[in-house]
Amino acid sequence: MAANNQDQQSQAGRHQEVGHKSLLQSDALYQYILETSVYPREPEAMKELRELTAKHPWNLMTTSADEGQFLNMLLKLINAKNTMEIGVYTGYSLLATALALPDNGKILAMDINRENYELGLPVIQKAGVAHKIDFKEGPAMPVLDKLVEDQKNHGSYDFIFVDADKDNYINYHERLIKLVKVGGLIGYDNTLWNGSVVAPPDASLRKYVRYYRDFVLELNKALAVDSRIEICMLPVGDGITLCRRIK
Ligand SMILES: C[S@@+](CC[C@H](N)C(=O)[O-])C[C@H]1O[C@@H](n2cnc3c(N)ncnc32)[C@H](O)[C@@H]1O
Repeated sequence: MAANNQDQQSQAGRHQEVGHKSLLQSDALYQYILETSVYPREPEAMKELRELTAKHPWNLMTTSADEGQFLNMLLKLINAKNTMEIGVYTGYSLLATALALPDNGKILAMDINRENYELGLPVIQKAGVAHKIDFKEGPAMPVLDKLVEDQKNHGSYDFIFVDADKDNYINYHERLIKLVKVGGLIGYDNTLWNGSVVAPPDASLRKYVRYYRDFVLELNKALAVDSRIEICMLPVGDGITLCRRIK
């Protein structure tokens, strides 16, 4: 047990050094996944957006290509039509979603920063999927509160992807659980938070990693005991927890 703990702690330490967002044990293995099954199948528009985003100073925020592929497949598997995304940045996960939805599919996309969204928008437009997106600039919470006020929005979303301010996920959850349909999915991103969820208290974490860590830990605990959902935490990207509403 102690050895296991030590292992976990040293692994958490090691991941602080890893530049990419994968939680896998070796860079080579992650590269293998990307080169063997992700990049060869990545739609041209997603490749263009990924390369454009790589030049942006905040590029570490972007959803990884393997997670984009996962989201795209998941949305097709559940036949998603009406979706929501909180946290757009330049739009990589948004494009993965838009490409997966049918032509009359919808994405309510929210971000406090329009400029970054507009950086990726020409690529999304060129891909012919911009008409599926309703982008709202500003904090997500007031938009969610407004949606919740109107009973007709309850249970109307097939899929909701949350990739924004981690200190609010737990507050978003109480709103989103009403908005997602029974049988629908909410995906919370970064639930392994750079591996820091198992870092020892004295670990030297980057400031923002340390700040959000406790919120992520609190969310993970809350989701694990929430009887309204079934959950599955996947070590894809920085960790994504899928919540399937069951009541
Ligand atoms: C990790 S990035 C999103 C990455 C994006 N999903 C992608 O595929 O590139 C987080 C985003 O959340 C946005 N954000 C932060 N606080 C927010 C809030 N209160 N409401 C909406 N968006 C917010 C940030 O502006 C940032 O663009």
